[in-house]
Amino acid sequence: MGRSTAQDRSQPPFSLLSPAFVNSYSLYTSSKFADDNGDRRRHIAAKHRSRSSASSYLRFSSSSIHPPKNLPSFGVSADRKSNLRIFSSMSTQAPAKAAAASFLYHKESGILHFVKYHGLGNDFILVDNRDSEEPKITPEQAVKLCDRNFGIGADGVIFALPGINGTDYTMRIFNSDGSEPEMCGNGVRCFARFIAELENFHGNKSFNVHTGAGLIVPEIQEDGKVRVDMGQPILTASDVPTKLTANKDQAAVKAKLDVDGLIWNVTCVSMGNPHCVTFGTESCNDLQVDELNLAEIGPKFEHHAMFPARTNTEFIQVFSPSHLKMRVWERGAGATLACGTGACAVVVAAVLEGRADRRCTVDLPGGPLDIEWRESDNHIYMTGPAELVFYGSVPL
Ligand SMILES: N[C@@H](CCC[C@H](N)C(=O)O)C(=O)O
Repeated sequence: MGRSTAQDRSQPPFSLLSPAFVNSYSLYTSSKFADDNGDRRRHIAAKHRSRSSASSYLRFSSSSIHPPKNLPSFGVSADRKSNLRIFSSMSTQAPAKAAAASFLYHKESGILHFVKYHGLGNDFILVDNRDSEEPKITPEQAVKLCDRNFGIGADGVIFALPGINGTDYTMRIFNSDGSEPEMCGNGVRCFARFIAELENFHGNKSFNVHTGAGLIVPEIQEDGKVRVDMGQPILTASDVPTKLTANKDQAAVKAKLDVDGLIWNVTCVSMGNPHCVTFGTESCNDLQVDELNLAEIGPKFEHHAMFPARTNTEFIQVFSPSHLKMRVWERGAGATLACGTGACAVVVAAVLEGRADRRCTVDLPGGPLDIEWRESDNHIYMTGPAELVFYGSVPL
């Protein structure tokens, strides 16, 4: 666990704060403690590479506000004369639900309040955007905030906006490269937990969420996991989109994709966002996914001429008809520890290729997801965790 120190912070936000603001807050630095995973490789150039990152953030000094239970923090507190004291702490208090929301309701210009969540290590900066139809930050700002060395560090930024067309909420997301995908499976589970935090919902709860992939319905279960109705997969090749020739009805199933002279068998599925799923090459049908050099081959799939909107790519090893292992190279984010839409696309591809049942456990580097492609309604249901990591604020 990489702790940050006061010296690590290259750009502390202190100078941006008025004395009155400092008087009523404590300043903390939080370590991005999920970053030490050596398995994680980023598409973004080496200068963006993950080791550990520190994000400065502000927390109410009021005793009614606490960071999440056991949230490690190392920080700086300011007394009334703005004398800074350095300390380290491990909080043992659970956050008060209402207090968490009030933290996010606080508004100062030039400061973005956020909550960091992850779904199986696929991590996101969640922004309360319910008071505006436009995201509070630009794609360029999202790129900076997602940077694991110079920013907060995340695979994307997710905005909770007002619902449209009769839905409860709208979810939008920027990838860490600033592009805007239609949908994010792990993100929508985090989104559901974020909404519950903001609205002080408890127990079982479901919402209708408008996304670029249409209506998505997450449901928070009693055990805290989130089950999501991810809607129907899109298989028509031109709609995925892929330029590969459709070979099964209108879909590209086990189609040949030439990547630098090596022929891969791929099945193309859209979950609102495009996915290319492969179980191996022409000559090797049983992938050992741990042996793949994702950073080398991932970008070749992502930017392949057969994928006009780029693509996410899932590399799959089959353990049994109900147990698959997956590594993913995400469009706009590189190698991530998990991809929810990807896991859904994988089960669809596995069923279409006759390799798996409609209900599977998909093991991702960050942990397992339960996926069901239900025959009765053609919908895909994804169940998995979403966890709060920390609360924070950054100067924009
Ligand atoms: N990690 C996400 C997918 C995020 C979007 C993706 N990078 C894209 O550009 O389509 C998930 O859990 O689904």
